[in-house]
Amino acid sequence: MTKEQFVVTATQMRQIEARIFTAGMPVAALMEKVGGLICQRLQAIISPGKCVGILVGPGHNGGDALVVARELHFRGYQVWIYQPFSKLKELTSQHFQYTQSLKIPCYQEISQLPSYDFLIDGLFGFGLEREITDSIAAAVNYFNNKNQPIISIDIPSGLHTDTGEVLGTAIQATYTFCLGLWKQGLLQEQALPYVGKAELIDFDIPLADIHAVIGDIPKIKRITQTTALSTLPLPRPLITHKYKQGHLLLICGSQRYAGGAILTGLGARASGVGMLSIAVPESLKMLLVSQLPEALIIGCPETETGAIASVQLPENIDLNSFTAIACGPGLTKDNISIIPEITKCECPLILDADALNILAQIGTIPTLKQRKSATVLTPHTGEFKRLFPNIDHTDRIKAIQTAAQESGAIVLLKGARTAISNPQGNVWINPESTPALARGGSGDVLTGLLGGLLAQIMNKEIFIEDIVATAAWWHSQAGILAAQARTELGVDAFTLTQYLMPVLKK
Ligand SMILES: NC(=O)C1=CN([C@@H]2O[C@H](COP(=O)(O)OP(=O)(O)OC[C@H]3O[C@@H](n4cnc5c(N)ncnc54)[C@H](O)[C@@H]3O)[C@@H](O)[C@H]2O)[C@@H](O)CC1
Ligand SMILES: Nc1ncnc2c1ncn2[C@@H]1O[C@H](COP(=O)(O)OP(=O)(O)O)[C@@H](O)[C@H]1O
Ligand SMILES: [K+]
Repeated sequence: MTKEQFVVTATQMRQIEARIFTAGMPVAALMEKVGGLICQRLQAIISPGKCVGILVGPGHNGGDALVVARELHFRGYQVWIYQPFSKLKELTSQHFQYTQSLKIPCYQEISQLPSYDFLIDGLFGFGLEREITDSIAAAVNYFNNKNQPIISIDIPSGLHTDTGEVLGTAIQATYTFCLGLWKQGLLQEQALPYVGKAELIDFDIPLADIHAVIGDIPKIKRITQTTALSTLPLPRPLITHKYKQGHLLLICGSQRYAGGAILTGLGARASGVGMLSIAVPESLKMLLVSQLPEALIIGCPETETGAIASVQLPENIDLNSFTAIACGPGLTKDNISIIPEITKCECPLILDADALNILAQIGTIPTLKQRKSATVLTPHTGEFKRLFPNIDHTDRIKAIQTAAQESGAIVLLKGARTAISNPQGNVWINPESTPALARGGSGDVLTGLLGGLLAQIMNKEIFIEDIVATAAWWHSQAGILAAQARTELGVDAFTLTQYLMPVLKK
């Protein structure tokens, strides 16, 4: 595993840090090293001579900031310090004293502060233990309103290190330099407006210390390009045939939502799945054939309202003929009987969109535990709340862990920071995406893509959860690539499907 994959809580980081110090690394030496690394990165961002304000807190986050202040001062930047605290930790206090002997200007009142080009936020790191209040809260709000770039050390001050919640108020950073290991809070959706562009400053924490604290197999992992690409493209033997490369059945679409079926089909197409079958209401059959000529389109009997009345498969085929089934996009809730039928299948099953809404309506979540094969639920926040009304979703990571455990399913919670949990509580977080994807139909593309990938992994030594994570990564990378080429406004769901292949070619 690479350092980029690990995710830690404040408690775990403290334990890892304690091991390093106990082993003999002097605290001051580590702070010096970290400060130096931060400084190197800053010099790449801030041109020489610029004016840099440094916000210094009472703990070691403030200590880091003071090392940075001293180094930038010697490198020719115009530096000032804002340090409003009466009591500093010992090491922080020593660094502060030295900056004062260097005559670096220091202020305690925001009304006295000079102007600046950049701000370094070293108020609080993972030691924040309660809400920011009073004059410090006022200062944080003052700096946020200045609209000058802010670089946060470790985590934007005011964010809860684990949940990403705002404790009182928080710095809205332009960049966050996370120290050593990714803090869980930075990967939580609610932290997003505060984090800016986040990067990891690796200060060489020994792997043995990380594993000693978080275990051999970490509970929470960040999805990276390396992990995703390790399962992509799915390797194909030279001698094979279409049915050996997976057979996916999509059950989707209605007269009301015909496009959902097409988009799901196009997502599946990009996965390279060997054989694609799509069950749609009979009246949609020709439309689907014209859009996806390679797929076997199964026209099903319809309800009066144009939804699938029952999944009628061709002769000699039943639900167990497929290596994966994905059901839901564009389905409508007109025929709820379809879901209990489908969940009986013995292959991996993805339930999305209206399949989830039906599941919530008929209360069949507990029955999923009896399924012989994996179930993947892919709700967005609204669907999640309907499915699991009793789960508090303030901490999305905890929420999906509970949901996965309760349902026995793999739960992929969609959003700006899509997160996945399996029933054992192992979590994968997709750390990069684009709001360009917040658009009707882009979830349908994900369902098709995921279905196609899942269908192909039988007899391969790939865990289902890893391929679910890969699908989330691939989908959002396609969105990012499409947004780069076409702006954030140019990523309609059909266009998104066109950018899936280029992600892999890149
Ligand atoms: N993880 C590591 O191994 C390293 C951590 N370092 C830095 O150390 C930081 C953690 O240092 P600390 O544990 O000293 O914690 P912090 O610097 O985050 O802050 C803790 C201090 O703030 C006070 N405090 C907490 N909440 C407050 C509030 N709402 N209002 C006012 N005061 C409040 C506490 O009483 C304590 O004095 C990291 O974030 C990082 O910047 C680096 O120095 C080097 C290596
Ligand atoms: N703000 C955002 N940033 C990044 N990705 C987003 C954002 N909002 C939505 N997405 C992604 O877009 C997709 C939307 O899916 P969904 O809500 O099911 O839409 P639909 O049902 O219209 O297809 C999901 O993959 C989700 O993760
Ligand atoms: K900070």
